[in-house]
Amino acid sequence: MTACRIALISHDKKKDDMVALAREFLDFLGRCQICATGTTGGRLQREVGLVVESMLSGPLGGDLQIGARLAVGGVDAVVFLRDPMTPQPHEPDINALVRACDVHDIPCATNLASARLLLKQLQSGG
Ligand SMILES: O=C(CO)COP(=O)(O)O
Repeated sequence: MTACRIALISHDKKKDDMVALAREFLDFLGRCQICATGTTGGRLQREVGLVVESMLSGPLGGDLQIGARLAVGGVDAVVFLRDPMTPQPHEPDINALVRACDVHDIPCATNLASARLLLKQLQSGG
């Protein structure tokens, strides 16, 4: 049974953190339905062994695809490890996704510490 529908997204300098986070929560995430932006999803599949529905890469519209799914009720939680130190060419798409989370009241963790809190809560059934 699917525990939760979770979107996993990470900027390049945060991808190692995302892989480590996914390993840490592998038992739980393995029971979830996971979607991810393209490059993040590829690494999670290859390096962690998670089954992931990979969307387009973020700069090519992946954030928007996830935002669109979320807007129609298809995502329960988002872990989006953003890189606050590097300008992103698709900043408007990133803002649109985070805004969609706020509009639809979907939990969105944008750093490792909050991601751990969110995943712990979800895995305990909350
Ligand atoms: O850019 C991203 C999110 O804004 C992430 O996209 P990738 O996972 O394809 O690198």
